[in-house]
Formats: sequence, structure tokens, C-alpha cells
Amino acid sequence: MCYFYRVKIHEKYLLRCLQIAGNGLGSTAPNPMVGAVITYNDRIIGEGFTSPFGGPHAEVRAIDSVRDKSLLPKSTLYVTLEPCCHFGKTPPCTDAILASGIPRIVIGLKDPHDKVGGKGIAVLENAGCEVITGILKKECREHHRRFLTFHEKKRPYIILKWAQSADGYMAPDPSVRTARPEPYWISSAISRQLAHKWRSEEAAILVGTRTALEDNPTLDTRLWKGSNPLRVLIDRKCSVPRDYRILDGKIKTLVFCTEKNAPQNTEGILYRTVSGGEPLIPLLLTTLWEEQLQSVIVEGGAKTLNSFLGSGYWDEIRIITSPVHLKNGLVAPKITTKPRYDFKSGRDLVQIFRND
Ligand SMILES: NC(=O)C1=CN([C@@H]2O[C@H](COP(=O)(O)OP(=O)(O)OC[C@H]3O[C@@H](n4cnc5c(N)ncnc54)[C@H](OP(=O)(O)O)[C@@H]3O)[C@@H](O)[C@H]2O)C=CC1
Ligand SMILES: Nc1c(N[C@@H]2O[C@H](COP(=O)(O)O)[C@@H](O)[C@H]2O)[nH]c(=O)[nH]c1=O
Ligand SMILES: [Zn+2]
Repeated sequence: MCYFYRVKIHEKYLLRCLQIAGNGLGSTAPNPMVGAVITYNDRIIGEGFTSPFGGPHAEVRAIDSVRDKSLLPKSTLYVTLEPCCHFGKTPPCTDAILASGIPRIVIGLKDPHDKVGGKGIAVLENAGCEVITGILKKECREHHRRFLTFHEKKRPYIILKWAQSADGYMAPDPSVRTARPEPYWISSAISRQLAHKWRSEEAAILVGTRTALEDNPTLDTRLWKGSNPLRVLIDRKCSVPRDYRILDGKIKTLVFCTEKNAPQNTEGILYRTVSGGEPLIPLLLTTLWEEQLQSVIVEGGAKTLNSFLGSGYWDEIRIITSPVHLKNGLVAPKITTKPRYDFKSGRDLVQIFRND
């Protein structure tokens, strides 16, 4: 069979791997959301994606799903990321692959994890398997971008998100707001549901001090089915009252404050001290990395978003623009690059920007 035709076949099945791998979004971390497909005679005979953390990995689920196991020694395994070769919560996937007798493995990307990093490929090759790598590399990098950023840059993947009016404001003039702290909704109900879906896909959600004080936000996923991200609050002086929702302890919350203001940790609320003098963002990101948080969605306010933008610490921006005009208020951050893509969410326009 000609080389190019074979590459096309490999691409076709790796695309299917990527399609099913997305089912793991928001549930597999700290494991990557891998997709695996097994083919025999150009026909899919098994499929699997990574289980929620602690459960079997994609390769093992794909092998388990094959009805006629006698076909395995004549089949090909496709997988978006190099199979693991170390014991975590589950045994190495390379053991399961070798035990199954699968002779050919097509891998999208080498795993940057310290414990893998090419060792999985070496184990398979040393056992006599044919290993083909580098197919659909760009697409696999895109799919595994949270996991790759976490391991390669030693920080979480950062998404900046905000809603703005058609004339570029994130909040109206304070005179328009209620005395009680609560969010001022600019985006439509359907976009707010979308924002909760986005929250469910990330490991952490972060807001600045004034947002916590002025909105008293919950920062959960109540409008979507999925897990709540860990909440992160920047509050150097510990000025947010203890009876505010973000400090209710119902969702694990990290509060960044200066040492002299740090109260005792309580169940669900963990204080992380930062020195007053140093730039906060790099310290904060290192702490999130140490906490094994692979992604964070920053939901404002303007000052917080601008501090991420200004220091270059962002990977993705999601702006929801409503057709409503506020005329004045809190100015939203300004982006000079072009969006990667956009779409309508009800009456709102959603724009997605990327930092690469
Ligand atoms: N439309 C939308 O999508 C959203 C709108 N909002 C609105 O935005 C408003 C709040 O925004 P804004 O006033 O800009 O305030 P922020 O919520 O961004 O909080 C700013 C404060 O947080 C602390 N902080 C943030 N980043 C850093 C940093 N890098 N280093 C040190 N401290 C930091 C500082 O507190 P300190 O100086 O006290 O130490 C700073 O003054 C609210 O009215 C809210 O309703 C909020 C979120 C989303
Ligand atoms: N105003 C505004 C947003 N505001 C963000 O949502 C937070 C409130 O979250 P919750 O308390 O969980 O409902 C708020 O503090 C701010 O971070 N989000 C949007 O999608 N659209 C909007 O118009
Ligand atoms: Zn594995």
C-alpha cells in the first residue's frame, strides 16, 4: 500500500480518536483525556476514551471493548497520546497492549509527562511492536492543550473570559447597580448557560477582589451538568466578608492573601500567602501547578483580566458581546489580535482568541 494512502488511513482513525476523546473533558484530570480506536482490516472493532480519574485509561477500555479478542494480534491501535508505562491509579497501558498482542500502534503525540516522555514508545518497540508517531500532531496538540501546557510550561492552561456590552463595558456605572452585591448581567440567559458549561470543563475558576465584593458570586456549574471547578480568589487584604458565597466552603476554594492577613484554613477554604512585593500572577500560577490544576478560567474583573493580559499569561480569551449599550461604566480589556473564530449564542456574539 502506498505511503500517502496509509497516512490518510491513520489520520482517519486518529480523527475518530480525537472525536471520542472529548468525552473526557473536565473529568479525567490530572490524567489526559485520551481517545483510542482499534481497527482490523480497515474496520473499527474497539473504542475507548479515558475514564473519570482513577478508572481505566482509553487504551485499556478500547481493548476491553473488542468482542473477538482473537483479532487483536492482527489489528492496529490508534491513540492520541503515547501510552503510559508507569503505575498510577491503574497499571501501565503498555502492559495491557503487549498482553493483547496488538502488533501496530499509531500514536498522535509523545507524552511530555516526566514519567512517560518516550518511555512508553520504547517499551512497545523493544517488545517488537511497530510504532508509528507524529500523525495529526497539530490536531492532537490542540486537543491535549491543557495537559501539554501544564507539563511543558509548569502552569495551568489559562482562559480569560468576560462579557461586555456592544460599546465595550464590563459593568455599568455603580449608580445603576443595586445596593446588594450581585452580578450585573450583560450576556443573555443562553450565554450564561454556556459559561457554566465552560466552567465545568476547567479545573479552576478565578476572580479578583472587587468582583467578589461587588458580585458576591457563586462560581459553580448550577446551569450545566458537570463538576464544579475549584474556586480561586485574589484577596490580598482578606477584605471579602466571611459570609460571602465564595467563602461558604461548599466548593474547595484557594484564597491568595498576604501573610499578615492570612486566617486559619478551614474545611474547604485554603489560604495561600504571597509576599506583598512580588508580582502575584507568576506565584499564583506556580501554586495552581503545585495543586495539580491543569487549567483555570479567569472570570474577571477588568483589573484582574488586564493583569493576566499585561503579563502575557494567557492561552485563550473568550469574549461574549451583547448587543446592549451601557454608554459608560467599567471598560472591558482591549484585544488587538483577530479572533480565531466566532459564533452566535442567542443574541450575543462569542469570540475566541488564541495566544499562538
Ligand atoms: N462582565 C463580566 O464578565 C464581569 C464583570 N465584572 C465586574 O467587574 C467589576 C470588578 O472589576 P474590577 O473593579 O476591575 O476589579 P477586580 O475584580 O479585577 O479586582 C481587582 C482587585 O483584585 C486584586 N488583584 C487582581 N489582580 C491582581 C494582581 N495581579 N496582583 C495583585 N492584586 C490583584 C487587587 O486588589 P487589591 O488592590 O485590593 O489588593 C485589585 O484591586 C465588578 O463590578 C463586576 O461586576 C466582573 C467579572 C466579570
Ligand atoms: N456579568 C456577567 C458575568 N459575570 C461573571 O459571573 C460571575 C457570577 O457568577 P455566579 O454567581 O456563579 O452566577 C461574576 O462574578 C462574574 O465573574 N458573566 C457572564 O457570563 N455574563 C455577564 O453578564
Ligand atoms: Zn495509560
